[in-house]
Amino acid sequence: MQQKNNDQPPELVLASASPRRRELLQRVGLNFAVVPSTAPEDEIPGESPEQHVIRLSEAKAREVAGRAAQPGRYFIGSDTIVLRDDAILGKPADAGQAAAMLRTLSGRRHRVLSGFAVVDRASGKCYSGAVSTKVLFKQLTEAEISGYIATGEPFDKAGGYAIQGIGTFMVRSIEGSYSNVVGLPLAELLDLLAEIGAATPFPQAERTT
Ligand SMILES: Cc1cn([C@H]2C[C@H](O)[C@@H](COP(=O)(O)OP(=O)(O)OP(=O)(O)O)O2)c(=O)[nH]c1=O
Repeated sequence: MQQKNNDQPPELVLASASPRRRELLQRVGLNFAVVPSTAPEDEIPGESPEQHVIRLSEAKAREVAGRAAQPGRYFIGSDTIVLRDDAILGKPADAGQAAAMLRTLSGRRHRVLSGFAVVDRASGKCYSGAVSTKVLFKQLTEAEISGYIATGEPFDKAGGYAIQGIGTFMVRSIEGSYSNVVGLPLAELLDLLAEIGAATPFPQAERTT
C-alpha cells in the first residue's frame, strides 16, 4: 500500500479554466491542481481541425508547464470545437453569433472534436491525440433558439450549446464519446495517463485491494 503525502502538491495539473473539464477529472477520483492557461486560441489557415485542436491542447499544457514557479509533473491541456461541414464553430461572442450557430446546427448532424495533450515536465515529452463525436440535433424553432440563448448557457461553450446542461433538449442522438462533447475525452485521456505512468483512476479504491 502506497501512502500519499498530502502536503505535496499534486503531480497532475489541469491547464484549463473549464469547470466541465475539472468536474470530469474529479469524477474519476484523480488528485490534480487546476491552473488556467493563457495560451492564445488562434487559428492557422490550412491547418486541419485535428491539427488545430491538438496544437491548442499542447500549447495550453506547455504554457502552464513552462511556468518556473508552478509545481507539478504532468500537465493536461485540451481544446474542443464544433465542426459543421468544414467550418469551425468556437464559443459565440454574443447572442447573434449564438443564434447563427444554433441555426446551422438545427436538424442536422455535426462533429465535436476535442484535442488532449499531456506534457511530462521531467522528460520534456508531449503526448497528444484527438477524439471526434457525431451529434444529431432536432429541428429547432426560433422560439427554442431565443429561449435557450436567454438562459445564458451557450456563451462559454463551443458551438453555443452544452450537451450536459439545458442544451440536452436539442440532442436527438450521439455517436461516440459523451465526455468528449462535454470537453475532455475521458477514456482516451485515462488510457494515456496510465500508459505513461502518470495516474490511474480511483487510486483510493486501488489501495484497499
Ligand atoms: C459542445 C460542448 C462544449 N462545451 C464546452 C467545453 C469547453 O469548456 C468549451 C470549449 O472551449 P475551449 O476553448 O475548448 O475551452 P475553455 O476555453 O472553456 O477552457 P480552457 O481553454 O481554459 O481549457 O465548450 C460544453 O461544455 N458542452 C458541450 O456540449
